[in-house]
Amino acid sequence: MHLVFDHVSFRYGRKTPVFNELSLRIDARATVLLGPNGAGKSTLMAIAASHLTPSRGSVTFDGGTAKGRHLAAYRERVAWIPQQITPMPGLTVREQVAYAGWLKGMPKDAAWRASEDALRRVDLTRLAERKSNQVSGGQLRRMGIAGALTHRSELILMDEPTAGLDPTQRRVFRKLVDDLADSVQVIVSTHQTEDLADLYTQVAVLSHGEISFQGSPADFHALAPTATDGREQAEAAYATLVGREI
Ligand SMILES: Nc1ncnc2c1ncn2[C@@H]1O[C@H](COP(=O)(O)OP(=O)(O)OP(=O)(O)O)[C@@H](O)[C@H]1O
Repeated sequence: MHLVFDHVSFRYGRKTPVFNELSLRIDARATVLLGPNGAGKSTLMAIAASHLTPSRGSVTFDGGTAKGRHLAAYRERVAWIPQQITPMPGLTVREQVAYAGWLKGMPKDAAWRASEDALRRVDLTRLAERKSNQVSGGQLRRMGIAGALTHRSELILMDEPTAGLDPTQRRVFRKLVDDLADSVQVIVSTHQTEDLADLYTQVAVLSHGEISFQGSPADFHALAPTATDGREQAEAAYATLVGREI
């Protein structure tokens, strides 16, 4: 499966362009999209989710375009977990998860049935009957992932899923991404090199709206000065690419 950005240009209103003819192909099971604040990660994820439309160029998933009459089919396959998940007033966690499946065209009872397994996979079963506006930020993001699993997305885009989480929750998330990558393609954006962990098979670095690196974690680490290792190595490689922006 591959997600392709082909000469994508985008700007917010009349502001300076965020992307000017950006091209990128992502076909690894688990990819981390690294970049400093303001590099354009969220914008790129929102374009991949077809939530934002490029002014020029195209986005395709396995050849299917995110445009016109193909849009609904594209959205069935590609799920987006934005930084802020909005709880729906009055709905329980399970209802909101099932609703996500229904929104993507599943029959109500099938979505309801699938939501049970999805909640189990993200370890939220015990909170299934709680109102979705009464759970934590990390739990909300897991609920968003459960929604994506309910309708069997093939690609899950997660925008800064570990932002604002404590170290324990961050570990829970990395484990979750690791498990997910066995069955779906995953792209995670972050500005934290510690999120690189060993579970990603591809690294892409976005800097000033351009891809400054794409390759394996080993190639990425090799950018670091030779004296560094472990987590420091990822940080040093990142610093080499984006310099003082960290
Ligand atoms: N709604 C918006 N209207 C105008 N400009 C925006 C909007 N959202 C983002 N931008 C600008 O677009 C650029 C890219 O922002 P984006 O949020 O995609 O970056 P990011 O890499 O996700 O940053 P962060 O790590 O801080 O979330 C920034 O210069 C930002 O100021």
